[in-house]
Amino acid sequence: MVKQTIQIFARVKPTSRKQPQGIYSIDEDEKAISALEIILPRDLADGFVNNKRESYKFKFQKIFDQESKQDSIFDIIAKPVAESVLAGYNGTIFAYGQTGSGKTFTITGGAERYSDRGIIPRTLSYIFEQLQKDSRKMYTTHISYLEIYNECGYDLLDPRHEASSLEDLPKVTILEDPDQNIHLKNLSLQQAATEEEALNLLFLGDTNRMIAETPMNQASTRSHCIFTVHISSKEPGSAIVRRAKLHLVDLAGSERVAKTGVGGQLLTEAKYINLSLHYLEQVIIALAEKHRSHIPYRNSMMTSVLRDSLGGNCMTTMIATLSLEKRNIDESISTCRFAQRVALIKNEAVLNEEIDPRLIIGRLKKEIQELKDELAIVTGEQRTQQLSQMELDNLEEQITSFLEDQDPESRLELGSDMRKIHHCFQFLKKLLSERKVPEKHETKDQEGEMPLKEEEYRKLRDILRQRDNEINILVNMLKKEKKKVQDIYSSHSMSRGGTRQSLSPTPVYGGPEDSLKPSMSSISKHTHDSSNLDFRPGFRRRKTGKKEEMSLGRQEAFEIFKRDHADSVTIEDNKQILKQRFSEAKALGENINEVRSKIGHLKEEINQRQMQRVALSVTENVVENQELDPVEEKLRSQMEEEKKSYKNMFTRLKGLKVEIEHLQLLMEKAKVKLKKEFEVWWIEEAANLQKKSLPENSPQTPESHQQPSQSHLSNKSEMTSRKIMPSPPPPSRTQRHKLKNSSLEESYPIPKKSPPPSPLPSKNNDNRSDTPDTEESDLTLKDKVPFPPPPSRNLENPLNNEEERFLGRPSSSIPFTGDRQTDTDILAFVKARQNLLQKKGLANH
Ligand SMILES: Nc1ncnc2c1ncn2[C@@H]1O[C@H](COP(=O)(O)OP(=O)(O)OP(=O)(O)O)[C@@H](O)[C@H]1O
Repeated sequence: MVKQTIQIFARVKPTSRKQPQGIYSIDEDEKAISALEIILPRDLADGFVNNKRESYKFKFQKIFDQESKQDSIFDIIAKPVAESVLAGYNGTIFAYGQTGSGKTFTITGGAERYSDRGIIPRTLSYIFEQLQKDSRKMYTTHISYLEIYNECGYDLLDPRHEASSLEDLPKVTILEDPDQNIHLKNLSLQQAATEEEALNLLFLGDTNRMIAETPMNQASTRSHCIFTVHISSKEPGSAIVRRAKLHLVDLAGSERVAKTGVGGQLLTEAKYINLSLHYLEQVIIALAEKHRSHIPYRNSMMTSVLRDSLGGNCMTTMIATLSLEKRNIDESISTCRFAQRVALIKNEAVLNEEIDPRLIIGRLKKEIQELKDELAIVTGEQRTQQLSQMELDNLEEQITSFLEDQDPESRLELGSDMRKIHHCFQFLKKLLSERKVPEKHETKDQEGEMPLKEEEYRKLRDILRQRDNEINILVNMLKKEKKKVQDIYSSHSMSRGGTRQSLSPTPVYGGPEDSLKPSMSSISKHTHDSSNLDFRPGFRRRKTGKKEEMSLGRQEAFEIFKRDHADSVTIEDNKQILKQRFSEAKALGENINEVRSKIGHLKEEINQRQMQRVALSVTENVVENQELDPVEEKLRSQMEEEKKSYKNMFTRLKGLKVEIEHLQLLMEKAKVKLKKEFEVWWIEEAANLQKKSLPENSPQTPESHQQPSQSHLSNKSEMTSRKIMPSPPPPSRTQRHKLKNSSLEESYPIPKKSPPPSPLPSKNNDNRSDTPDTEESDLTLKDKVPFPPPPSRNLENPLNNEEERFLGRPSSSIPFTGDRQTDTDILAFVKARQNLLQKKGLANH
C-alpha cells in the first residue's frame, strides 16, 4: 500500500499582453517545494483603490511558469503517475482552473503544433512504449471517454459516429453495487492494442465532443471530461491479474457565476457546473477533516466517478491552471486556495490484484477429474458403457501422436478409465502386427536391390506423414488468408466512398522490427495528397454521411470561408510539415533498406572469411589459428556501426510515424471544426436571408420560417432553403456572448478574420487595415468570389427580374452556372456577404 497526499502542481498560462510587473512571483528555494506569491495590485476592481496591497502565498510541489513546455509537464507530472499505473496502482491527473486558463491545453494539448501535445497523447505514447518493452507480462489496454454535462454522462466513444448533438450520444448512468462500487452503464470500453489505436480513440472522442457541442453548450468550457486508460496485466501461466485505471480529467471552468455575467440557459448550466464543482469542494473539505466519516461523493456524478481518486485507492495529482492576468487575480487566488485544500487529502493506493476466475475454474476442473480418476481406481468402480466412436477416434489420435512424438519424456494420459487402457493395448497390438507384415515378405525387388529395411521404411513413412501434415496446414493457412483478404476487400469496397486505405500487403521497408510495415505502406500511399485524411476508420463513416452533400454554390462558399479562416494558416503549415515528414520517412525507409542490405553483405563476408579459415586449417592440416583475424575484426566493427545506425534510423522512423499520425489527426480535427463553423455561419446567413425575403407585413412567427412558400424565392430555392435549414436555429447568442466575454473567446478560438471576409478596404475599421487582409481587401466582390465564367447569353437566367431586384444587384454582375440550385446558393451566399458588409457599414463601397 502506498500512502500519499494528493500532489498539487500549478501552471501559469502565458499571457498575450505584457503584464505589469509584480503580479506574482515564484520562489523555488523552499526545500524542493515551490511557493507562488500573488500580489494584489493597488488599483484592483474598477478604479477602486486597494490600499492594503495584500499578498497571498501558496505552496505547490512545483510551479510551472509561462515558459514551461508540454514535455516538461509530462516528464514531471504525468510520467510518475503513468509509471505507478503500469505497476498496478490507480492514477488520476486532473486540471482545475477558470475558463481559458489552459486546462484542455495541459490535458489534451493544443490543436496546432505537434509539440503542443498534452498529457493524454504523451502518456499513451509512454504507456505503449513501456508495454512493448516488457515481454514478461501480457497486457490488455482499454479506453473510455466520458463527458459530464449538466449532471448527465455521455459516452464520447460511441462507435456509431453519428452524434450531431450531445443528446445523440449514449447516456451514461451510474450504478452502485452492494459493495458500493461504482459502475458506469453505457460507457463503452474500447480495446486499444497500439498507441495508434488509442490515439484514434482520443481523437474520435474529441471530435464527438466538438461535433456535439452546440452554440449553447461550449463543451470544453462547461463540461467535465474524463479520459480513462484501463490496463490489465498478467504473467503467463499465472492466475493473478492486475488491473489499474488512469483517469485524465479536464474539469469545467471553475469561475464563479457572478463573474461570467450569464443568464437563461447559460445560467442554468453555470449553476450545474458550479454545483458539481461545489460538491467536489465539499468532498475535499470533508476528506480534509480528520474524523469525518461521511463523505458526500454521491451528490454529483463527477464526484461519484472520481470517488477512488479522492481519498481512496489512487495516486492523484492536481494541476491548478492559472491565468495570472490582472482581471483574473481573484479567480487565480480561489484556484490556489482550492489546491491547498486538495493537498491535505491522503490517498491509500493498493495494488489492484485479483485472481482470474476462468483460470481458477479450469484448474479446479482438472483437479476434480484427476481426483475422480483416482477414486475410480481406488474404489474399483468400473465403467461399463462402451466407448463411443468419437471417443475411440480421439483415443487413437492421441496414441498416434504419442508414438510420433520424439520427446522421450512425453506421456500418454489415459486416466484411470480401464476401457481406454484396454483399447490402447489393442490398438498398439494392431499397429505392431501391421508393421510386421512387410518383414515377413521381405524379398528382392525387380532391380535386384535389397528391399528397404523396416527401420528406413518407418522413417520414410514418418517423413511422408509429416510432409502431409505440413501441406495440410499450409493449405488451411492459405485458405484462411484468402478469406481474410476477400473479407477485408469486400468490407472496404462497401464502406469506401473515397477511401484510399491501402489494402496491399506489400511490405515497404521490411526488416526485423516490421510492426511498422502496414502503417508505413499507408503513409507512402498518402504522400501524394497529405490533405486527404479519409483513411481513419473512425472518421470515414462521417465522411459518407449526409452532411457531406454540398451543392456547388455552398461548396464555393465553403472554399472561401476556409481560405479566409484564421485556422487555414495552421492547416496549411501542418500540411507542409506533414509533407516534409512524409518525405523524411520515405528517405529514411530507403536508407534503412540500404543499411540492412549492407549488414547482410557484411554478415556474408564474415561467414566466408570464417569458412576460409576453417578450410585452410583442414587442407594445410594446421591447428586453426585462435587469434582474431584483423580483417574479420574490421568487418565486425563495420557491421556494429551499421547496426547502430540502423537502430537510430528505425527509432527516428517510429517517432516520425507517431508524429505523422498525430498531425493527420490534428488536421482532421481542424477540418471538422472548420466545417462546423461554416455550417453555423451558413445556417445563420440563410435564415437571415429567408427572413428578409418574407413580405414586410407578414408576421415573423417561427412557423413562417419553415414555410418558405411565402417567400420570393422560386420553388426550387424553397427546397434548397429547406434542405439547408430543416429548422432554423435562433441566432447564435453564444457567439455574441463569446465575443463579449474575452475569457471565453480565448478558450474557443473564433476565426480572427470573421468569415466571410470583408472584401472591401475599410476606412472606418482601423483594426482590420493592419491585418494581412489589406492586400485582399483591394479586390472587388466579383474578383474575390471564384465564380465560374458567365454563361452564354442564350442561357436562361434562373431568376426572374423581381428576384434580381429583390436581391439588389445588377443582373449582369454575377455570372451563373445555369444550374438553378447552384445559382440560388450563389445568390444566397452573395446576399449573405452583402448583409455582413452592411452590418459593417461597408455596403456602399
Ligand atoms: N501553456 C500554454 N501555452 C500556450 N497556449 C496556451 C497555454 N495554455 C493555454 N493556452 C491557449 O489558451 C487558450 C485557452 O486554453 P484552454 O482551452 O486549454 O483553456 P481551458 O482552461 O481548457 O478552458 P475551458 O474551461 O474553456 O475548457 C487556448 O487557445 C490554448 O491554446
